[in-house]
Order: sequence, then structure tokens, then C-alpha cells
Amino acid sequence: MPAILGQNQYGKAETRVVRITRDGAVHHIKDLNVSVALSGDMEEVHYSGSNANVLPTDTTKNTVFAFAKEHGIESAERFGIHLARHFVTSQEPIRRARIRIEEYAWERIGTSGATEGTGTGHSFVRRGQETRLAQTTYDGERWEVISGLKDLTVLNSTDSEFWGYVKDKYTTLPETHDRVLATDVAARWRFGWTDDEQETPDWEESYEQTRRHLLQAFAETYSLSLQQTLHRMGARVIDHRGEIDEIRLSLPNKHHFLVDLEPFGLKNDNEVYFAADRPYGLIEATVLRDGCEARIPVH
Ligand SMILES: O=c1[nH]c(=O)c2[nH]c(=O)[nH]c2[nH]1
Repeated sequence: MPAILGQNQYGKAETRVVRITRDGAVHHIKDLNVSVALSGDMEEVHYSGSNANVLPTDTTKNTVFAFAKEHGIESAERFGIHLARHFVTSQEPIRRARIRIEEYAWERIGTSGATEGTGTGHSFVRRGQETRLAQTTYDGERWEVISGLKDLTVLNSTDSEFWGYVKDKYTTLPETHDRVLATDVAARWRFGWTDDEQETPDWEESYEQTRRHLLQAFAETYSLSLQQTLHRMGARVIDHRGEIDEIRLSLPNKHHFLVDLEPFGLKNDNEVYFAADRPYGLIEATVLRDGCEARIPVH
């Protein structure tokens, strides 16, 4: 007697779909991580390897992208209901579909808290606090204070281009004049304050304002590359915060690839994206006040 198959399910896990809806200059974003688990008459594929009842997991992923285009994403629940109903009613062997969705919330830059009044309509910051960093070093004479932040996730759904780059025989990247630009900002900045004789900066105010300038520069830069955006972010901090001499930024390019919906007879008008988590471009640089030394270590 062969061992008996117990409960089983299959499907594509963690399809990262980002749906942008463009209402003129005001964009709306839905960012989901969708996992599909199907079950039904699946004994044969396990026992004999016959795929006759198997809708490929690749198809379940494509369905997520196609439904994002066709039906939009009003709420995760509604989207999940649509998908589950589709799999169960369109494929006879599939008896049960479980759709699990995680939703990542985004806020507009410029409509809340520290960024009040600076909205672009297409600039977002992921909800949930970033981590604030502080490093203080003293050798008995001089101080070095480096503050910073990490995991401040931001996204522009337009005003980003990338073209005119070097092309060699391995280059396949298409040039683009309208892409999504997203990154997790990691930044460290060094204060000019080194001496107990000098008045100390207001650390809290300095942090809040520096964070605000980073967000505002990200939102307001029409970007031809993430490198250019990085420089604008650093330069804005140096220009506006006299207490800071140096800032080092590390910006992963969180790629959002347009999904090809042509095979399903659908046009993707910059609406449905696959949010890849790796590999990612990593753009890093120090921006300095003229005449100051670079002392934030590279790592
Ligand atoms: O802003 C970018 N800078 C790059 O250096 C680069 N390289 C790449 O493939 N895409 C991008 N985007």
C-alpha cells in the first residue's frame, strides 16, 4: 500500500503587485503581497505526476496582475474575493482557493506630520516609523556626533526617467521616460559640533527638520537617476541645516517592473507593477559642505 496523501494545497506565494491609479496629477497606490493556495482534485499529480488538473502557479501569479488591471484594487478583501471566486468557478478540479494578502500602507508626502504642505500628488512614504540612529564619540577632547535614520521607505509614481546610459553587449534594460522610483532611505549625517565650549545643536529639532528635508527633496526632484535624487537630498540638508557638515546616503533602487499584460489582451498604461525585492541597485554617496572633511566611514 502506498502512503496516503493528506491535506495538500499549492499556488504562487508572495506575488508583489503594485497598482497605481492616476486621477490626473493625483495618484493613488495599492501595494499588496498576494499568496494563492488552491486545493481540490490533486491526488493524481502527487501519485502519478499527471498535471491534467494543475493550473500552473505561474498562471495564478499572472491572474493577480491581470485582475489588478481589470478590476483595480479597491480593498484587499474585495480583491481576494474576486480571485478566490475566479479560481473555484473557472477550474472544475479546484474546490477551494485561499487568498492571503498583506497590504503595505502608504501616506502622501506633504499631508501629515513633519511634511505638512509639500504635496506633489505622486509622492508617498510608507506608513510606520523609520529607525532613528545616533552615534557619539569622545576622546577626552573632541566630540563626533553622527545621527541618521534607516528604513524610511518612499516612492514617486512619476517624475522619474532613466535613459542615455552606457550600453554594451550585455545591456538589455529599456530606456524609460516615466518609471516608479522607490527606495528605503538610509542616511547618516555628521554635525559640525565638536567642542564642549560650543553650544550644542537642538538634536530633536535637527532630526525632524533633516528628515523633512530628505522627504521634500525626494518628492520634489524630477529625477533622471537615483544618483541625481540622492545628491539633491543630501544637498538640501547641507543647504538648510547649518549644524550638519556631511551626510552619507545609501539608497537601494527598489525596482518596480511594468507587467506585460499583452498576452491577456490588456494594455498596461503604467498601472500594474511587479515590485521586485532583489537584486536591487544600490546607490551610495557622501554629500559635504564645501571645505569640510569626509569622516563618515564607508561600509
Ligand atoms: O537611477 C538609476 N541609476 C542607475 O545607475 C541604474 N542602473 C539601472 O539599471 N537602473 C538604474 N537607475
